[in-house]
This record gives sequence, C-alpha cells and structure tokens, in this order.
Amino acid sequence: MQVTTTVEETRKLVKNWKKEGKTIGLVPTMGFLHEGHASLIRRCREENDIVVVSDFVNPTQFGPTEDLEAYPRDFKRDSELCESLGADLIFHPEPKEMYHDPHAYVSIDTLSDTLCGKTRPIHFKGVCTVVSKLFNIVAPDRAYFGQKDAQQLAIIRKMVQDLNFDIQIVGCPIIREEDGLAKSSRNTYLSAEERKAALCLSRAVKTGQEAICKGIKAEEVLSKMRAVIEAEPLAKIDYVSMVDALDMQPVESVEKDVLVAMAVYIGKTRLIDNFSYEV
Ligand SMILES: Nc1ncnc2c1ncn2[C@@H]1O[C@H](COP(=O)(O)OP(=O)(O)OP(=O)(O)O)[C@@H](O)[C@H]1O
Ligand SMILES: CC(C)(CO)[C@@H](O)C(=O)[O-]
Ligand code: BAL
Repeated sequence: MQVTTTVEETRKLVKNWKKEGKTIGLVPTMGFLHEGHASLIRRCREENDIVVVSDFVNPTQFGPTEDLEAYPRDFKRDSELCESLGADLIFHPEPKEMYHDPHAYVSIDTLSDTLCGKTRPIHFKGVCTVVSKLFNIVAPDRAYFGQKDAQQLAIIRKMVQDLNFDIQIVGCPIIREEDGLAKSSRNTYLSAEERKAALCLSRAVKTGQEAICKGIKAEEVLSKMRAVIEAEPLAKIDYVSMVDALDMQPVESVEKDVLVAMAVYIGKTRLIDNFSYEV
C-alpha cells in the first residue's frame, strides 16, 4: 500500500493506473477509521481493481465553534487498517495542500438547507468542495459513502448528476455496535454514562420504523420518536424530521420514499442517525 500527501504524486499514480486500464474506487473519509469505514473499503475492494482511501479532516466543513481541533486522529492505526483491508493507496494531505486563499467552492442549494444544514450552515458547501476536489484528483470510477450521513449521500448524488461527474456513487448501509448505536468517530467523545444515553437514537429509529406506514402523518411518527429521546435526561434534540428522500424537503405525510433523520446532542457530542422508508 502506498501513502501520498500531495496532489501531484497522487495524480501520477492515477495516470499510470488509467494507462493500465484499471478501475479505481474511492472511499472518502476523515480518518479515525472504524467498522463503518471498513465496510465501505471492503465493498470498494470487491468492485474495483484499485482502492483509494482519502484520510483528511476537512477544515471547510466545520463551523467556527465546531470540533475541528478536537476531531480524533490516528493515522498510524488508519493506515494499518487500510493495509489489512487491501487498499492500494491512502491519500493523506495537509490542509495547505488542499486549500489556499481565496479558493473556489462548490455548493448545492435546497438539499443543503434542511436537517444538518440548518444547524451547520456551511457544512455541505465544505463537503461538496472537498469531495469535488477528491473526485478531480483521484478520478475514480466509483465512490463509496455511508447511509449514516444520509443527507450527505443525497447531496453528493445530486452534485454528481448536476455537475456531470462521470462517477458511480455507491451508498452503503449503516454499521452499528451490537447494542444498536451507529458507529461514528465522534462516539469516542462519549463518557460511559453518555455512551448508554446515546442508545436513545437507535431506540428512536426502531420506534419510527415500527410506526411508519404509507399514508401516515409525519407528526405521528416523529412525536413517538421525540418521546423516546426526551425520556433520556442527557439527550437534547437538535432535530427529528421526515423529508422527501430526493430533495430533503419536509413532508407532512408518507406518500413517497422518505428519509427520517435526527441529530441529538448527548452532553456536548452531536450524534446523527436515520432510516429510509420506501413506499
Ligand atoms: N456507521 C457507519 N456505517 C456506514 N458508513 C459509515 C458509518 N460511519 C461513517 N460512515 C461513512 O464513512 C464515510 C466517512 O465518514 P467519517 O470519516 O465522517 O466518519 P464518521 O464516523 O461518520 O465521523 P463523524 O463522527 O464525523 O460522523 C462517510 O461516507 C460516512 O457516511
Ligand atoms: C465525505 C467526507 C470525507 C468529506 O470530508 C466527510 O464529510 C465524511 O467523512 O463523511
Ligand atoms: N461524516 C460527516 C463529517 C462531519 O460531521 O463533519
């Protein structure tokens, strides 16, 4: 497995792989890898000749009061895991390799305004910008994203369609701990007591899945889910919402495919979870 830190050396490798007619799969990550990331890398390994993992804590997707500095990092452990999963390359640039001032940005309207975009107004502009850059640097045939970040996945699909990237976007299911908590790098922030409290997210998902059916009012499903979270003293709801699966706009009843998504503060840690319902 190779490690690159610059755009130039990454492009050189990509050029050679393309010359040899190899297909390239890309797994974008912010590092501190866990089983959720591993599931994306395994799928990428199965479907491509070359597997590239990017490991970059992208500063432009963090708001000024968010956890950019505190975000967990362990590149040695990440590279060992990637190697054991058969990755060919980790692209691990420094922020100064990726950004200079002033810089061009990519943003997607409407889909970025709801759910996480309400609380994190610059977040998806940063995500779209860095993912576009990674797509241009690595030129993958396929790129792999987790359903855990369901709004991100919908936005990337829209970006690829609207900006004519010739890349197949592969969505991968949410990987959970045995007790139901969705795996996330941010779980590491939780104290033992908070870790128990965090189970209210997956409990709310289960409650929502049991309540939802075609034609039901969104509020009936969402109020049951909110009650589960509100019963947990350490939890504070950021949002629990039902949106159209494609445009991420709120719906009042279940008539088309929907995404039911939530963000909840457990102490100071903001966690997300969701489920999709297909009509
Ligand atoms: N539990 C999971 N199941 C499936 N995919 C996941 C899971 N956790 C993360 N991913 C996916 O891995 C990719 C990289 O995510 P990222 O590096 O931000 O990890 P994360 O654990 O989601 O971190 P964070 O704590 O910031 O949410 C994204 O496409 C994300 O959706
Ligand atoms: C897609 C991504 C790697 C862009 O920084 C990030 O948002 C993430 O880890 O989900
Ligand atoms: N997985 C999304 C990365 C973030 O929260 O910034």
